[in-house]
Amino acid sequence: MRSLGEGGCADAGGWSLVVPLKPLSRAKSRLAREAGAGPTPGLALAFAQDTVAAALACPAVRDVVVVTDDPLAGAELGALGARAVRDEPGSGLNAALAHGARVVRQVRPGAAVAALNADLPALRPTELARVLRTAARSPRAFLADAAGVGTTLLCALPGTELAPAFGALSRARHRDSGATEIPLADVDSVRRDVDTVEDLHAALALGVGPRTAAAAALLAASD
Ligand SMILES: Nc1nc2c(ncn2[C@@H]2O[C@H](COP(=O)(O)OP(=O)(O)OP(=O)(O)O)[C@@H](O)[C@H]2O)c(=O)[nH]1
Ligand SMILES: C=C(OP(=O)(O)O)C(=O)O
Repeated sequence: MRSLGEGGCADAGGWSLVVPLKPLSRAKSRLAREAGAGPTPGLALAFAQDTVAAALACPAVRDVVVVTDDPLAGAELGALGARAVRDEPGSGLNAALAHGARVVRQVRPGAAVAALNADLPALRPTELARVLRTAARSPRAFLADAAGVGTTLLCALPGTELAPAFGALSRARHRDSGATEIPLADVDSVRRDVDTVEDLHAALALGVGPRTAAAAALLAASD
């Protein structure tokens, strides 16, 4: 039985991660515009696959629920071992995350749940484990993104609502909502989300998963 590690909680079953993914045809629009490559569904899927594969390889993670309306993404991430659940149409990112957390807790009311961005292609299981161990010391905790304005991970122990407030300036929004900011250094792979070409170069410098490496090479070749 996997445990939550130090600062554990009633349910020592490990963390259930909720990963949101909008339809691939609409994903990573900022990156696509900058790259002048048009929609980049293959890159968005590769990011999500490498993120989910690394999360499932983390010993502190019990399971991953992907909330998506995209059938291809659902199938591909399901093939990695995630559970795919449909989005509530037109609900938006935070509603999707709250929906995923409800799905988890309908089955396991004592679950520790965490929202994880789907665009962390350099994610290291060891760094994610360190962040989750620290998160378990607070009822609700979050990790700021590399830019220092957003959020890549929001965690809630059993009995605590996830209350996601992702979106613009979400670091401040999560802090203002009472969540504890996780101050860890040397967990760059958990902070490195990819929304722009510059972000992608930074992730490549960290070292990305195999699917992102292949998709990024294709993008570079099309330049
Ligand atoms: N399931 C679900 N996921 C969403 C929704 N809106 C955004 N997301 C996901 O939440 C994360 C952050 O969303 P955004 O920054 O808006 O989208 P993005 O594809 O990362 O980037 P842009 O298109 O450049 O904004 C991404 O993983 C999205 O796929 C939604 O309504 N439902
Ligand atoms: C949704 C967020 O990030 P981004 O828009 O960069 O994906 C966020 O940081 O809350």
